[in-house]
Amino acid sequence: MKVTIVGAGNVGASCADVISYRGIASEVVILDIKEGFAEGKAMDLMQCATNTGFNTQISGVTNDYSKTANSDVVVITSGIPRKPGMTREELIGINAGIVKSVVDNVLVHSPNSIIVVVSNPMDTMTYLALKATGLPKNRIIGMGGALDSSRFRYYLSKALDKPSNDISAMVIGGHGDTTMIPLTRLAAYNGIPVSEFLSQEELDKVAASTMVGGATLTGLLGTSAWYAPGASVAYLVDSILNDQKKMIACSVLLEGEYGQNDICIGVPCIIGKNGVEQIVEIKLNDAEKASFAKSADAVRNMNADLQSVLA
Ligand SMILES: NC(=O)c1ccc[n+]([C@@H]2O[C@H](COP(=O)([O-])OP(=O)(O)OC[C@H]3O[C@@H](n4cnc5c(N)ncnc54)[C@H](O)[C@@H]3O)[C@@H](O)[C@H]2O)c1
Ligand SMILES: O=C(O)C[C@H](O)C(=O)O
Repeated sequence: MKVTIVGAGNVGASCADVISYRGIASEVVILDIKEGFAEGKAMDLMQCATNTGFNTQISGVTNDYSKTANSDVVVITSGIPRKPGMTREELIGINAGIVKSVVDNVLVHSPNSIIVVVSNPMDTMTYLALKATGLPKNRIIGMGGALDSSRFRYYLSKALDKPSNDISAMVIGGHGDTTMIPLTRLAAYNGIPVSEFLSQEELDKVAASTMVGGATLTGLLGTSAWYAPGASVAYLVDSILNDQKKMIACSVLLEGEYGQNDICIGVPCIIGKNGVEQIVEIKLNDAEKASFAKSADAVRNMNADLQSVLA
């Protein structure tokens, strides 16, 4: 199985690292526009093989899409990350042009690939990729919910003082500081609602920390995070390539689900060899429905800014 990662920066390289280390794909091609950069990242990663014991073949190329031919999955991590104090939405001006040119190039050589969009603002870039390519909605998947949900589980694990892997929890809605919806009502510690252990005030604090999880890291690191994003992309790619049918919150085109149309936004999806195999419609309570509608309005407003790049 072959995976191409466009953008050999922090997230792209971290994703290649996890994919190879965990043997998720037999071949990974990393492509970047910066001369020699992807080649260097690929060489450095391949020199891990003997000490970590993987067999994935990783290669790097400078803007040569012919080397990406016949990829099963293409991950788009090209584009600028935010700096402290910025929102993800502020990246649209530069990243929209990059994502549009990348999807056009990718499809020339891998017409049957499933595309995973990571570049921010991710929901808007996913919508752009879908509209620019005209691909069926199951083949364009925005990664954000997997990361936000893992951050939610991290903050719950800290509040509960229990291991993250004993906690199940999901974030839906937009991948933005104010648009994420951590579903605290449905979060559970080994099957028991977390509300049995945490007060409403503690749960609200966890939800608030989750929503600004990316901004917190950007403030600490000076650029946005990469280890958890890379691992979250690899988790999603694993479910596609190995047809695991995991339920993962992903940004996908809604056509009536959750009362929304013509936007890409995070909802629970079954992810398998065909990409998005099912959108799972869970029953939200009135407050969650209102939050989802508000989040969708904000995500929809951003799509209006794509007119010039889609023209
Ligand atoms: N969806 C998410 O959950 C999530 C998580 C983390 C980061 N991100 C986003 O992912 C993107 C990448 O973040 P990063 O930290 O890896 O940034 P980075 O700056 O480390 O890497 C980006 C890479 O893209 C390359 N690039 C730029 N234009 C290109 C083009 N036209 N073709 C090929 N490569 C090109 C750059 O040369 C650079 O190496 C950002 O937009 C960031 O906001 C999203
Ligand atoms: O915070 C960011 O800008 C990057 C990414 O979307 C994240 O959540 O880590």
